[in-house]
Amino acid sequence: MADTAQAQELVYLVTGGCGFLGEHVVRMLLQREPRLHELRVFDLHLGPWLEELQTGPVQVTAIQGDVTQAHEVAAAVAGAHVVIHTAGLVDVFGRASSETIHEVNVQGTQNVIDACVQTGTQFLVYTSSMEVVGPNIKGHPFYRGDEDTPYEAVHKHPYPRSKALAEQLVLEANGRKVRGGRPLVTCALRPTGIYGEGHQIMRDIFYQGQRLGGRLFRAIPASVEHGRVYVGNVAWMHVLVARELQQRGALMGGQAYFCYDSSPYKSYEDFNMEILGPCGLRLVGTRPLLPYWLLMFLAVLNALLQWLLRPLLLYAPLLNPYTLAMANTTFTVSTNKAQRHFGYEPLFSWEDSRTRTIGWVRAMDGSAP
Ligand SMILES: NC(=O)c1ccc[n+]([C@@H]2O[C@H](COP(=O)([O-])OP(=O)(O)OC[C@H]3O[C@@H](n4cnc5c(N)ncnc54)[C@H](O)[C@@H]3O)[C@@H](O)[C@H]2O)c1
Ligand SMILES: C[C@@H](CO)CCC[C@@H](C)[C@H]1CC[C@H]2[C@@H]3[C@H](O)C=C4C[C@@H](O)CC[C@]4(C)[C@H]3CC[C@]12C
Repeated sequence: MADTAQAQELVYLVTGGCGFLGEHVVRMLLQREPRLHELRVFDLHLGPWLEELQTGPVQVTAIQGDVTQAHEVAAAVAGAHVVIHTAGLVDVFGRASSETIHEVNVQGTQNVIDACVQTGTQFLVYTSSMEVVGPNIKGHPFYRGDEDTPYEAVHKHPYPRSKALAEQLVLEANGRKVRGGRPLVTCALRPTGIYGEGHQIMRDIFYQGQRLGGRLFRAIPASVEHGRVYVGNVAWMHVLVARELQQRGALMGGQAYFCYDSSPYKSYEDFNMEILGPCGLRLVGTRPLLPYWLLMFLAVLNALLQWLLRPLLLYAPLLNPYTLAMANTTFTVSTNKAQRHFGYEPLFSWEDSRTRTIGWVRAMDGSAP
């Protein structure tokens, strides 16, 4: 818990604070932000675990609300010094309509910016995504790139398009005068694929492997590198950025930073096996068992089935043309911008990150739905 010897005066708001990343940000703030007086956790769905946080020295205020409702956002933001906006609709599987994704990710972000301006909140950290850059639909590799690497960003899918628009809104709002006359200071963090305790897709793949008798079948060439970053390090980066933005606004305001750590560069499937292997799963094949054209055929078939079945049920498998293209396109980051600008070093080594995630997966063993 926070060191109570320091003055506890700050009020933070975390939107989406009950999500996978949001929960880690909330817990990290309570452990590593000694100046915290009140922590507001805003989410559409509040988690029962918030109850156990009420006993510490920081006042934790749970707010059930919707970022698409401007008045709810303004009420939650009023009086906060810092907003960490992680709430978002993360959907690359066709569960939600493109209108809903836009409404939550773009209009929701605009509402957060407007609320900061109206109520006088000066610091805003936005959880963006690697997908504001790529991979693009042309399959161009982004190999160990940084924030300045030229890349043809082409956003056709609603989710990356919404994240790119929202990031642009946040970065362009830097410098706007908030109530009281001070400038708004904003920045954006761009995680690559986050993994760690609570990661829904890792959970789904683990259960899928168990149903298949402890096996997964290779579908992606081992040579395709996919960027991954541990959730604890992403959360730590949010805490640090929020703190340093208050001191180094001139340097950091309006900037975007990739989230990175020492997680190894591997294909999506080989990386998952670093975690799922010690949990009893095996990846069958050294090369993809099916040719790419057949996988693409299956992905298109899934998309067609999704469309046909929509009036009756929601069919949203992992494999669709967009996820197949993502998994098949190299996208990895190598940068030290966060270290240069605000002294970021990962809090968790790769060994720690892996051990923690393995522990979480093992605890699920036997509880498959
Ligand atoms: N998971 C990843 O690999 C990844 C990678 C890069 C960026 N991101 C970004 O990180 C953020 C968090 O993602 P996550 O993986 O934790 O997803 P998540 O779905 O676990 O968390 C999102 C949270 O936002 C909340 N939310 C959704 N709509 C809302 C609304 N209308 N009003 C209020 N709250 C709402 C959800 O209830 C949920 O608790 C998102 O902005 C996402 O785009 C995620
Ligand atoms: C073809 C399958 C055979 O095993 C593998 C499909 C894997 C896909 C489901 C995932 C491959 C890449 C993932 C995405 C990536 O890690 C980055 C993301 C950015 C973030 O903002 C949201 C999550 C995601 C889109 C993530 C989703 C799952 C993949 C597409």
